This record gives sequence, C-alpha cells and structure tokens, in this order.
Amino acid sequence: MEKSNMHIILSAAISIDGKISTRSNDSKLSSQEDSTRLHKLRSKVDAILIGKNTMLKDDPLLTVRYTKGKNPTRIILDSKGTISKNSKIIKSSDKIPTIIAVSKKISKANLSKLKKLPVEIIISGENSVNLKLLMKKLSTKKIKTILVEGGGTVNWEFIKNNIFDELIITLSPYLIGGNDATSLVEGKGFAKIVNSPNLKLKSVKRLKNHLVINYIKV
Ligand SMILES: NC(=O)C1=CN([C@@H]2O[C@H](COP(=O)(O)OP(=O)(O)OC[C@H]3O[C@@H](n4cnc5c(N)ncnc54)[C@H](O)[C@@H]3O)[C@@H](O)[C@H]2O)C=CC1
Ligand SMILES: Nc1nc(O)c(N)c(N[C@@H]2O[C@H](COP(=O)(O)O)[C@@H](O)[C@H]2O)n1
Repeated sequence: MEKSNMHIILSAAISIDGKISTRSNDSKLSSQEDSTRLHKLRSKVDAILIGKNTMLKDDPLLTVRYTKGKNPTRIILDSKGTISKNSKIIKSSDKIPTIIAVSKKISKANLSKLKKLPVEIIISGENSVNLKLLMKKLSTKKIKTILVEGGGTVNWEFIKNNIFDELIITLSPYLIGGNDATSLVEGKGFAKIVNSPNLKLKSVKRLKNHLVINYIKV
C-alpha cells in the first residue's frame, strides 16, 4: 500500500440497503450494544477522522463514553476551514486533542479564525485535503491507527486512494431508500467491479438483530 505506516479502519453503521443516513440526515442506526462495541474500538485507536458534513449534520463528540478508556484525537477534514465554533467538538477541544485538516484553499480570514481556537491546524493539499500527505504528517505525531467514521464522501476518498486496511460495518435492520439519502460510499464510484478493492471476510458477529461485519483488504 502506498501510504505511511498507518492502520486505517473505515467504520459505519448501514441499513440493509446500504445507507448511512436518511434523506433528512437521521443516522442513528446502531443499537446501544453496537455503540458500546464502537466505543471500545474508539478507545483502542489513536485518532478518529470525519468529514465536515458529518460534523455539521451530526454535531458529534467522538469521545469514549460507553466504556472506560482514553479519548482519541479527533480529526476533521474541512478544506476551507468553515466549521462552527459552536459545535460540540470545538467546544470540547480544550480538553480533547482536535486537529482540523485544511487545504491551501482556506482563506486568510478562516485561517485566522481557526488559529484562535484550541485546535491544531494541518494544511495539506491544494483544493481538498490531500489524504496521503495528511497521513504522512499524522504519522510523525505518533498517530498510527485511525478510525474513519464517515461520511460517505470521506469513505470514497479513502477507498479511491487505496488508503485503508479494514472495514467494519454494522448491518442494521432498517430499509431507508431514497436517492438523497447518503450511502456508505458516495463520490463517483468505480465503473467496473474489477476496480473495487479486494476484501476478505475476517469475522461476522451477531448483536441481536444487527451484524458486525469485519473485512480486511487483501
Ligand atoms: N451511519 C453512520 O455510521 C454514519 C453516518 N454519517 C452520515 O453521513 C452524512 C455525511 O456524509 P457526506 O455528506 O458524504 O459528507 P462527509 O461527512 O463525508 O464530508 C465530506 C466533506 O468533507 C470535506 N473534505 C475535505 N477534504 C476532503 C477529502 N480529501 N475527502 C473527503 N472530504 C473532504 C469536504 O468539505 C467534503 O464535502 C451525514 O448525514 C451523517 O449523518 C456519517 C458518519 C457515519
Ligand atoms: N457506528 C456508528 N453507528 C451509528 O449508528 C452512527 N450514527 C455512527 N455515526 C458516527 O458516530 C458519530 C457520532 O459520535 P458521538 O456519539 O457523537 O460520539 C457520527 O458523527 C458518525 O461519525 N456510527
């Protein structure tokens, strides 16, 4: 794999029809049991990474709450540095390490706003964040394992650039539908099945009506 010495896990809860949220951005698919599993996994990684839309739509905390353990560093991909200082992540960033990954496209005004917040700013890439470069920069900060928690656009970028090692999806017992509902993988997608990464089934665990499916890339 042409990337730094990093272990990257893509993680999401999906409906049976492959959606990660409804057309009105309802994304609560996991059961409490599955959320506890996720939080155990969070406590074992160095960082959690999400895209700007997920931060905007979910206003997540990305902390370890349903088990004991350390909070990983939070990384937000936000090319133009437009995130709100009223978000839960920013409000808690004086206590939990938080990195905002931006591109050179960021305006001077947005950069100076970000610099006033208790976050670390990493600039990589011209228009959007260059993920391979970002991974290299993160590995120099002792970040060796990253849990990518979406959304669909971010998942596509990691898959397209072939920079992931594992995929852990919870198949939740819902059917969502809708062209405007976000899928596990958004973006342009591959034209041919042969272009898809080759995945090997590592394990399947049943949590009542949910299945936790773990694939590794071969
Ligand atoms: N069920 C689940 O497990 C999850 C569901 N979601 C849902 O996914 C939806 C959001 O997904 P999307 O709209 O696809 O957006 P996203 O969360 O993937 O964010 C994409 C945005 O991130 C920024 N970005 C900067 N550099 C980037 C790069 N190199 N690659 C990709 N993005 C980059 C851009 O502003 C881009 O528009 C929400 O409705 C959220 O609730 C999100 C995470 C998990
Ligand atoms: N694994 C999983 N299951 C779900 O049902 C989800 N909605 C998500 N979403 C991801 O978790 C974030 C919320 O984290 P907090 O509970 O606020 O700590 C959300 O933003 C997605 O990244 N994941």
